[in-house]
Amino acid sequence: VLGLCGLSHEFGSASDRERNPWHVTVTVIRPGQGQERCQGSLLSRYFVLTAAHCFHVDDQAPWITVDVEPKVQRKVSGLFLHPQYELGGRRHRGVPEFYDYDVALVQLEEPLGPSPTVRPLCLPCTEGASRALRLPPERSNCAEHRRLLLPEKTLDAFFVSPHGPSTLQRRHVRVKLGDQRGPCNADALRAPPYANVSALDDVVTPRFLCSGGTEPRVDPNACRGDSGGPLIVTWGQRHFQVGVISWGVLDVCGRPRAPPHARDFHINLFEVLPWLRARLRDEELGFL
Ligand SMILES: CO[C@H]1CCN(Cc2c(C)cc(C)c3[nH]ccc23)[C@H](CO)C1
Repeated sequence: VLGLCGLSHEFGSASDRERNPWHVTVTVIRPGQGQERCQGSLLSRYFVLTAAHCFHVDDQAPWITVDVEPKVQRKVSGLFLHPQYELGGRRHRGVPEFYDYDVALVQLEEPLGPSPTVRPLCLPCTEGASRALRLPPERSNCAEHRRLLLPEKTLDAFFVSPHGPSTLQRRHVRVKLGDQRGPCNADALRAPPYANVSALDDVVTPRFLCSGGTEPRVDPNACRGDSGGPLIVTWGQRHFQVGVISWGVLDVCGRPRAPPHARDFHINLFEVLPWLRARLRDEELGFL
């Protein structure tokens, strides 16, 4: 077994990798078509979770590499996009890009970790997450994980942005749940490409978590290059992945003050568990 998920070294002199040992970068180099870069997270020895929109439907595993540490590049043996992901699926409804189910699993050729700089994040609804939450057997179930990690009220979380070739910066955001969920979701239609969309439900589905904006404090925004990275909740000394960075209303990267309607949308992992369970079945994660 992989040992302890979601454990990181937080002491002062810890390196960025020791603080975020699950963080990976996924690169797709399409022959003759340039390259694409996304972020991702290590969930087990063989699997990385990222966003489906980082790939094209005809991308091949040999075109993909996973950078675990600056000089450690790993080959990929498999690519699994969520079966319900279809970027062009709602064009007929005026939605040029539809990000529902925007998640993908990348399988590594060789297993990874664990080491002080390579370790998986805790995936909710697994035995490892129950241990990390220190739950007694009678409370070791998926509903309890969701109640603890994703309560229906504004939630402190963070994502990680690569800041230069070998530095990772944590960006603390608040996921707007409960009564702040509606106003956060509503700003989705402020995205210029969604100007002609008639119903909010055509763009924002139950799979999304919403962050960003300026209330109760200014949240940093995810850049396009942050796509696929994990949205992380901390419980004690352990870290849990609750979302995958999918899309944002405005590409405000680097701009100092984003407008209040600059929101970011993340795929809620509790909403794609059947797919995760099926694909990660042989990874000994002990799904509940
Ligand atoms: C259909 O277009 C709308 C949705 C996609 N947005 C692009 C985008 C993606 C793809 C991913 C992440 C992480 C982003 N963070 C900020 C913008 C942004 C554009 C705006 O640029 C608006």
